[in-house]
Amino acid sequence: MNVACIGAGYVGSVTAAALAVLGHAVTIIDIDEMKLDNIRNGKSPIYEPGLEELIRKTAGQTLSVDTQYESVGGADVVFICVGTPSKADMSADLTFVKAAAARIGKHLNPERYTLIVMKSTVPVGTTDMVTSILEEVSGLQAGLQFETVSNPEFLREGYAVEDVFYPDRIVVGSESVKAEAVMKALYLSMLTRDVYESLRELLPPVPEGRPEPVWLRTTPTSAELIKYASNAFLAVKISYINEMARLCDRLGSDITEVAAGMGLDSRIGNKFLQVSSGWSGSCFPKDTAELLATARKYDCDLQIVTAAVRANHEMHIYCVKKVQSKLKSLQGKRIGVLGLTFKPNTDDARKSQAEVIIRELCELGSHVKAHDPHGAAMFRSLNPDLPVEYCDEPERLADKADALILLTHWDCYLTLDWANLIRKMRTPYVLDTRNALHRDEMLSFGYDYEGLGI
Ligand SMILES: NC(=O)c1ccc[n+]([C@@H]2O[C@H](COP(=O)([O-])OP(=O)(O)OC[C@H]3O[C@@H](n4cnc5c(N)ncnc54)[C@H](O)[C@@H]3O)[C@@H](O)[C@H]2O)c1
Ligand SMILES: O=c1ccn([C@@H]2O[C@H](COP(=O)(O)OP(=O)(O)O[C@H]3O[C@H](CO)[C@@H](O)[C@H](O)[C@H]3O)[C@@H](O)[C@H]2O)c(=O)[nH]1
Repeated sequence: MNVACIGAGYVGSVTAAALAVLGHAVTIIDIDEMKLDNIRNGKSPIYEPGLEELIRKTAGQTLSVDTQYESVGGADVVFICVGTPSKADMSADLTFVKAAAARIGKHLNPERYTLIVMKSTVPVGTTDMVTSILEEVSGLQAGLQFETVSNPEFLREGYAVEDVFYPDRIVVGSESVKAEAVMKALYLSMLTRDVYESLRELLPPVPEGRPEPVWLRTTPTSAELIKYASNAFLAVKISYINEMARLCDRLGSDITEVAAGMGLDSRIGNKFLQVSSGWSGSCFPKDTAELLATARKYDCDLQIVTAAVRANHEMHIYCVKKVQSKLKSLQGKRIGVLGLTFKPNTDDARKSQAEVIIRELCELGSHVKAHDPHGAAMFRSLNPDLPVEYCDEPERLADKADALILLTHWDCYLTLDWANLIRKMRTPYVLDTRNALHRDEMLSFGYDYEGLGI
């Protein structure tokens, strides 16, 4: 099929590259020339494991780029994958979606049927709003020359390639039988995995225990809400385990054992029970905020999501307080922060926990040095006001440090030469917010080591 993908970010570039590998003729359209130049040259516009290989294989063949939306006219399917960040009032900002819809509308071809797919995470009713924009701009009638569907994306950064080829479910929000049939044809290879064997070199292996995806057709509004309800549920789950970790700190019990015991109940499951300084990133914070904004608009009080958001902020601050109580005061203290991205294996530093935690440390008078293997540049550009000393080598953070805080459990931090690093520190305190280092080993090296809830 001919596919146009609007947006070359974390969702658009992976979706487009995956479809191109599966043999569709895909054009990525973005307003960011630099991202398109990268793709044109076979390079990934973002740091995402496995993506560059897909782009290198397809660039100039089944994968092309465009800034002008010309390819919309020849497309069977057009994906909208632009950003939906938070506005000042914390509801979703649909500026990019509306702009993309207006430009698609200008290029819709009256001679053919085009399916416009809403992949961005958007509030309930947005797919219908896009239909209206398309009708107004193109002068065409929805249901005849074009239709829209909601098809939310559930990929995780760092595992995006795996998640796109092996999704748990494909949700298609549409009342139209024709639109559903087009979507099924487009996703056929992902549903059956029929050609995966021939692409073995490029594709990640089937994740253990992940069966072929479930195809779920719903109304557009249900599809839109499934996305927000899923993200908020996962956020609640993490807030819950983090709250239990705080209780374990008081009780002197071990959250690792508690989480393992809980996770053995198949109704609970063992995923998303990993303790942290709080969930963060480019999705959970904005999506929980938008869900609450929607609920407010409809006069509905979502107490659990509200509590999860509040508990999450408190978890960030709890980590700072742990360091503060250990060092007595943070005034003038030298703190090293390991990890600026919201989780490992991504360069995405949008709304990462590091932002809140470092800001608080600085406000309390600390001098902060920080390192991240892939996310320092983005973190720095998003937080130009933070007086952080960025280091290229993580070892430099230990120089005369009063404390090291492990925020993101990148592999390179787990394999640091911890036995020798301690000699550089002024006081050997380590707060491991992911419980990712070996406690007994750290204690044997002489560290004053703390995790969360252990
Ligand atoms: N990042 C994730 O892990 C993830 C996962 C699932 C869903 N989502 C959702 O998908 C959407 C995209 O997220 P993302 O992280 O890929 O965003 P992103 O910011 O990484 O990428 C968006 C891209 O859209 C481009 N763009 C903006 N306006 C445009 C326009 N008018 N025409 C063409 N291009 C335009 C931007 O230049 C940018 O490259 C959001 O709604 C997000 O909530 C994200
Ligand atoms: O047990 C856990 C799991 C995650 N996290 C944190 O939670 C945040 C989000 O993690 P994750 O969900 O892995 O990352 P995302 O890439 O933001 O993916 C989420 O957000 C995407 C965008 O909407 C969705 O598509 C995905 O399904 C959803 O998992 C990060 O700060 C993680 O460190 C924890 O603290 N403990």
